[in-house]
Amino acid sequence: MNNGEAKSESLLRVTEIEGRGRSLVSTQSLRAGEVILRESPLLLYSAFPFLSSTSPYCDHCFRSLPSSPQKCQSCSLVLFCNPNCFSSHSPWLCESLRRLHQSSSSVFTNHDLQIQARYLLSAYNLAATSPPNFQILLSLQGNARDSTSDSDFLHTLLSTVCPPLPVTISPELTAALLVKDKVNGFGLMEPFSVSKECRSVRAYGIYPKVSFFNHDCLPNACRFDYVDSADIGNTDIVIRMIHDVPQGREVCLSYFPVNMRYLSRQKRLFEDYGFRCECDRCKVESSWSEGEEDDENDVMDDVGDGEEEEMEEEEEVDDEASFPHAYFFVRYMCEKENCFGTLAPLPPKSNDDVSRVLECNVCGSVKEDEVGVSVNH
Ligand SMILES: C[S@@+](CC[C@H](N)C(=O)[O-])C[C@H]1O[C@@H](n2cnc3c(N)ncnc32)[C@H](O)[C@@H]1O
Repeated sequence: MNNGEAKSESLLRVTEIEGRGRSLVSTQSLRAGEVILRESPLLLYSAFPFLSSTSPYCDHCFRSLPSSPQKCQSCSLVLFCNPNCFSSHSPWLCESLRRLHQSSSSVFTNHDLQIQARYLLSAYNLAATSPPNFQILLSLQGNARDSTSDSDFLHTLLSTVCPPLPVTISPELTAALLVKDKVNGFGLMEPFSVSKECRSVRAYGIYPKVSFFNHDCLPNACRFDYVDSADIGNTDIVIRMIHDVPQGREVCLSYFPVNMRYLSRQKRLFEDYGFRCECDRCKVESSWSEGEEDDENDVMDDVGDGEEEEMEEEEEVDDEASFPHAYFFVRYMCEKENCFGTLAPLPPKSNDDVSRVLECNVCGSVKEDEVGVSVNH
């Protein structure tokens, strides 16, 4: 694996772009498949509600647990795959979980709140164990404009239960921390299965440099993770170029599956990330949106085989000029049922090589690139 973290210092620079905040721009031309960043998480937390279900994943490395996992006897809420992972369990977090378990298991039944509490405990734990990393978390995008009732509830609950911290956690700080997670958090997914329409998240992580990537509905890079790999750094996130870009171009990810429809994308970006997207694709698709259902899970049909799909495409898009990004769907969207992943070439083996094998960032399947020509978009 390329050492993307070291390389990223020279491949990307952080720059402020009006209306977009901090943005990552290429300092040299970047090639299809190139790993431009590899980063370890600042914090990671389980996506399982800890008071009402048992996670099948190790609470440190998030690989599947062995048949005899190691349970923390003190808080009795976390399981680890081996003593090494267990050693990461901090005394502050253990004591907080133990007290939370004792005090609130009967009243604290809402799953989403339990997961948010997991995140807040991980964030507070960072303040206890690594103040510099807590400062990095605080420097990421996301401010508490209005604290919600959930945020107030969680703040009151946790501040009553948790042992003291080296910093004062105000209700506003708790609210800001929750927004930072919403805006910057990445899900590490459970293994892909064709039979499951929705792939569940096993853990959420915050990656500080990756948090500087802005969104584009036609991204030029995408993220990969390899949580089940036996290698060290299995929870790292890897950002790889989908296609070539010239020097000076902003590198963007899509914050969700690329085939979501226009209105759903706009709604999600506004509600979760606080902006209206004005990317090239949105400019084109804003004129298609009449009659489109405003459904959060609404995704475009794959552009490909199938009479129904072609009919729908004909209805909405009468010629190629009104669908200039068709190439993206044909070339870079995974064709596997229920996958909705994005394809990127495997990393080039040498300076002048571009792999003709594309890998899906969701199901991991690989396919030969039928177009096979590297172009600047
Ligand atoms: C993960 S952060 C990206 C880095 C961020 N720009 C910063 O200054 O830290 C997500 C936030 O960036 C901004 N953003 C991302 N993509 C954008 C876009 N296409 N247009 C405008 N703002 C965008 C929004 O404020 C969003 O909540």
